[in-house]
Amino acid sequence: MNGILISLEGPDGAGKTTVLQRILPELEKSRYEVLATREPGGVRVAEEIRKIILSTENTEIDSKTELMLFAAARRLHMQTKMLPALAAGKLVLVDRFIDSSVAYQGYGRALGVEPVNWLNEFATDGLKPDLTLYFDIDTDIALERIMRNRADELNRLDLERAEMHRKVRQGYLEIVQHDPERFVTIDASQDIDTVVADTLRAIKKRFFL
Ligand SMILES: Nc1ncnc2c1ncn2[C@@H]1O[C@H](COP(=O)(O)OP(=O)(O)O)[C@@H](O)[C@H]1O
Ligand SMILES: Cc1cn([C@H]2C[C@H](O)[C@@H](COP(=O)(O)OP(=O)(O)O)O2)c(=O)[nH]c1=O
Repeated sequence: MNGILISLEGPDGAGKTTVLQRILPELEKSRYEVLATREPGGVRVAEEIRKIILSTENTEIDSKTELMLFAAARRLHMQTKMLPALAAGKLVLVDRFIDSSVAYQGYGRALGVEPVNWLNEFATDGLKPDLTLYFDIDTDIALERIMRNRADELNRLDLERAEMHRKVRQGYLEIVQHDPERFVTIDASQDIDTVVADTLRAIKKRFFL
């Protein structure tokens, strides 16, 4: 496997999806063929699982069920899309990956880090990103962005109480602290042009693009 795997992580509303779209044209100028994808989803059946997980109607999904649905979607997406792209030498950018489960289900849902790490390992056979960009933002600013800009498309997790979102951010901060080599923290509260520039700089520096 000689491609590069970069994951984008952070609380809802941090700006990951917006930044990803903005950096793609620049990365496509590099020597790498680029694949941008997302979790949960990225391939047909995983997108079906995504709909089940995120539907605001599915209130009976408990935390453990939710964790395992994310893991199932992750494995399928990895096996059928990410690994072939990495084997072909591509630069793969994934909007959320293993750390989202640790932050949201491990910390946010309080299932604990250990079972989530174990399930991640089982689902991915231990695949880890070469670099993880963590978009850090104050919970209130992130929630305000979502309410201001995306209020008409809120999903089941967006609707969780602010308390859960605070735990998610705290979780991310702890995850980053435990694995400083893999992570670069981006200050996502800055204006979008600055966030995009910081992100590109971090990627180019790490991989000499
Ligand atoms: N740096 C920024 N400053 C202000 N608003 C932003 C910034 N980045 C993204 N947004 C807006 O905030 C909302 C959430 O961004 P999004 O990219 O969907 O975040 P995420 O994918 O991390 O949940 C979007 O409406 C987007 O236009
Ligand atoms: C991949 C993954 C996502 N999630 C959550 C994070 C988001 O709230 C939601 C995905 O919805 P999405 O709309 O893609 O959120 P965002 O634009 O913020 O990335 O699923 C988990 O709780 N666990 C996971 O393992």
